[in-house]
Amino acid sequence: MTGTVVHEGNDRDAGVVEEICGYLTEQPPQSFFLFAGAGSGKTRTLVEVLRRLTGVVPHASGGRLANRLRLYGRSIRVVTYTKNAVAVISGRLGSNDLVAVSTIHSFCWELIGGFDEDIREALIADKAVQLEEAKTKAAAKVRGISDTDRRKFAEIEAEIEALKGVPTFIYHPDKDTYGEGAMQHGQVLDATAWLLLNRPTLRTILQDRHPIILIDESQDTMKSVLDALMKLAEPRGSGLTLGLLGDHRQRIYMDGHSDLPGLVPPGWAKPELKMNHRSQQRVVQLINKIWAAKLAGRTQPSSGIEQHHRTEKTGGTVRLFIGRTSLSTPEKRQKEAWVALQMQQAAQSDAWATSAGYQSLALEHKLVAARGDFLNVYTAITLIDPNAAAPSGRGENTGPSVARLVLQDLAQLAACVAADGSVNDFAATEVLRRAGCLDQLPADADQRIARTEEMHEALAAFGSACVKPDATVAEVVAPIIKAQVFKVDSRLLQQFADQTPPPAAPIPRQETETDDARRRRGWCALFKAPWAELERYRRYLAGNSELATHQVVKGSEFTHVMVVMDDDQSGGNQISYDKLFGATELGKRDLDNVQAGKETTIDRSLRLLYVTCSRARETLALVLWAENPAEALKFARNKSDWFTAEEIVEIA
Ligand SMILES: Nc1ncnc2c1ncn2[C@@H]1O[C@H](COP(=O)(O)OP(=O)(O)OP(=O)(O)O)[C@@H](O)[C@H]1O
Repeated sequence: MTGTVVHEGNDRDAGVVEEICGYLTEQPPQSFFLFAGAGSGKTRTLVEVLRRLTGVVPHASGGRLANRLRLYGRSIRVVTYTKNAVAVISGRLGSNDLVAVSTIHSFCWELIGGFDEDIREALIADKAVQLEEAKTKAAAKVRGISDTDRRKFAEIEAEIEALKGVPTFIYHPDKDTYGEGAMQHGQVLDATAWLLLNRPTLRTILQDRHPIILIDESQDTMKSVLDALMKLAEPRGSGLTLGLLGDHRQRIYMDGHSDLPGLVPPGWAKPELKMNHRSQQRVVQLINKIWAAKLAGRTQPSSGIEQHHRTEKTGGTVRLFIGRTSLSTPEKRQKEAWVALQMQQAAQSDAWATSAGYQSLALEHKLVAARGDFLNVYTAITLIDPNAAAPSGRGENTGPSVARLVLQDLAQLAACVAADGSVNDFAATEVLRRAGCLDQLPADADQRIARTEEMHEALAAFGSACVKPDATVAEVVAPIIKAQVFKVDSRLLQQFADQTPPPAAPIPRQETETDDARRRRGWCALFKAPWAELERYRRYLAGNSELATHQVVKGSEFTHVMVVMDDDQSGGNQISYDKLFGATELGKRDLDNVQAGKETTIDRSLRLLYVTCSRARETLALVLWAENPAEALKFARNKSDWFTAEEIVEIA
């Protein structure tokens, strides 16, 4: 085609911004799906497109679009995965009233907040589906419907009844919401999807406010919302144009669609970013090979573009270390320190000489919890609320709202306690004042003094309990609850007052349990857990620990990375690096899934490996603790072309 400029080298992707501007300013505009691999500079591309479409950078058709948007009081909506990404994009764009950037949660709540009747209907419809599914599943059991199943049905029916009585729904995208009508994050997303599909008025409102919606990290965006928006964007000219940015190779949350590229309607444009600006050549080469690998048990297509490294980034060091998973945790830690030493020599980089010099990535939250010494608390919180127990990847998880007292309020109070257990009264009073605990002090002087005394005594007892070695969570919270120092969630109070022993855990794969029973086990475990674990758990939850899981590092980059792969301690069977490296056979479920063309352990593990490896700028150490090291070594040496012979090291 005449006039087409072919870019080479580092400028290979230079035409993509203009290409996307073209799709969005055509009449009618065209939706698109941007294949943007790891380190390809998605954010930069997005911002440059927005600057042209809103007249910040002079652009003929962009300027016309900006005028139209302004004339009708509309704006382009950008939906990002994290609050941090909102800040980055807004910061780079500067003040721009033609673009509204938000997380998907804010976006959804802006749309549906206040429409209480509609929300109620959506939530009830969702519960009705849940109930129907539970009944169908139970009816299909060989032994028929059990008592536990019936209790589960009753639980859902009670939830439906409760919803009918809620007058107003409340929600805050950035923090947990409490009390009657409080909605969970997932509920807001599901309700929005349902309403977009079932309420034409909402569709009209959306199209009228935001005729163009651009979604970053679309591979992990909740599929219900994505499906609803994709439906609204069809056919071309419907009034809504979508732009999906993302990398299906980096899909790690189950919320997203399993094969987004395969679902993109044929009429959509599919621009591509081919560069990897982040990593050295050797790392880019490795991730290309990993993605292209033809492996037994792989069902996901290897669709996607091979990436190019920047012309000046021709180095990089990669090593694969393989050892026995039967070693103890301390032995493994010791060997991992040895691995770092090998990396120091191989890469000639002293960054590997101290643990602060490189980022360690562990596979599972449970593994991190075991290594970080907060497994009891983590396990308990997982039972209380499986969806809120681990860092979210959005970097803003504060744990289940129901456990706020122990996870947040008491953390602040604990910071006022000295090593000898004495409490800094001034700092503690400030904590109580901020939390509103002093608002309700009696007006009567004598009563006021008595109440202050009571709180003071509770704080003193809390301080001494805090520093007692081996103190349990129950021992530390007892004086605080007794004196009602903080306003505490009624569910926590009820669980604390309940003296009955926890129900027995169900036998895996044979028994189910009700949510109530699971939560009760969680609370009992939490009250029994060591108080000292809580602080370590909180740090991890907030993303401030030097240990991170493979999942939460999505979007980040580090100069030196050590990826620790250890199925044995990971718990759960969603991921298996042993299977990926041929060290254990595929299970029956995997073979069935292969037959059915469904996602397998190999697919999930491959994507996770892709994400972790692509975080490294310069050097990358992969440590595989294998069940069968000999097989894993054979795979690495003979059956895959991922590593050269000198890059594969056996851990003796
Ligand atoms: N055009 C460019 N020229 C030079 N460096 C760039 C360019 N685009 C991005 N970079 C740099 O490359 C690195 C990766 O960019 P960025 O994190 O935006 O990629 P990404 O597409 O979001 O990656 P991922 O999906 O892996 O998180 C960053 O350090 C960024 O500063």
